[in-house]
Amino acid sequence: MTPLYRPELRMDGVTVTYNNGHTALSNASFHLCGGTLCALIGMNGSGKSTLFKSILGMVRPAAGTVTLDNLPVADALRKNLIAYVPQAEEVDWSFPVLVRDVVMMGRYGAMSFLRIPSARDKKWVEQALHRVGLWDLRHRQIGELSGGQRKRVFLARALAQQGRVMLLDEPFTGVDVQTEDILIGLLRSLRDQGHLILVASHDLAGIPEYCDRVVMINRTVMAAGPVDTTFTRQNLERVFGGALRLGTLPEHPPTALATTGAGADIGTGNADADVDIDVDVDVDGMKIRP
Ligand SMILES: Nc1ncnc2c1ncn2[C@@H]1O[C@H](COP(=O)(O)OP(=O)(O)OP(=O)(O)O)[C@@H](O)[C@H]1O
Repeated sequence: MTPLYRPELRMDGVTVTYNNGHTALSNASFHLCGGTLCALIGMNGSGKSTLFKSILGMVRPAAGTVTLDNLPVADALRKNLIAYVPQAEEVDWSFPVLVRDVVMMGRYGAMSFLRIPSARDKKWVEQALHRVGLWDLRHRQIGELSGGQRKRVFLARALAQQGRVMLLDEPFTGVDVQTEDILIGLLRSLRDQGHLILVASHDLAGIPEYCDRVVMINRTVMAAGPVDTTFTRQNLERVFGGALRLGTLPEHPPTALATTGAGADIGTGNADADVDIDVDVDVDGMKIRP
């Protein structure tokens, strides 16, 4: 049997400064391999979207590199290896386009400039729509969908793209529990097929259940590693900065912060980043106050 291809994503010392002089990420580093479902967590404004944008080539780092399989990430983007599911706010839902056509956009990178879908493109789109349960709504305008259905359209677009790395920005915001379960089930099965899934999320409560690893950021990568050793009270306090009531999370500092093993992640950078705390998360068993 052919071994699964497992992409290897590496961010090394990335600093991003926007035109207004604001440094949103400073010396951020981590390393992730395929077959992983990883949460990217941090407060509002901590740099999660900026980190995604630097992987997607949408911002140019002032320093540092992002590579996939040891090649500059631009190569991987040209080969459509990286799929992106944006935050709902980034999409113009009034744009007159059908669900099916949005999902077909995932195939554009594989088409010629005339963008005439092949039978294979149509097959991927059909499969993706079935996988997210939107086949029956394929002829609907995207503006006529519910919040949960909207999330699923963009997940279907990413599935149709057949990218091996998938970046999802807040995929569970505003979706009901049933939709969240469907999305998590899908992400798990992609992980099991060797994909690398990185999910930016504010929803800390679900992370220990559905993720293998976590990258915690606050203008830099403050901690990264397996969930059971990294998603700890101490690290959450360092990253979120406020008073935490975290139920049964492990007390002791994770060794993963200081050590790396095969396929392990490396968290580095400024732990003293000065960030405006504008988050007030209140989720089952956890309360985080600035
Ligand atoms: N285009 C931009 N120009 C200037 N500053 C920006 C720009 N985009 C983001 N920022 C700033 O960079 C910081 C990081 O923003 P980013 O969107 O990456 O955070 P985030 O963690 O994704 O936040 P949220 O959880 O609210 O989505 C913020 O202080 C933000 O105001």
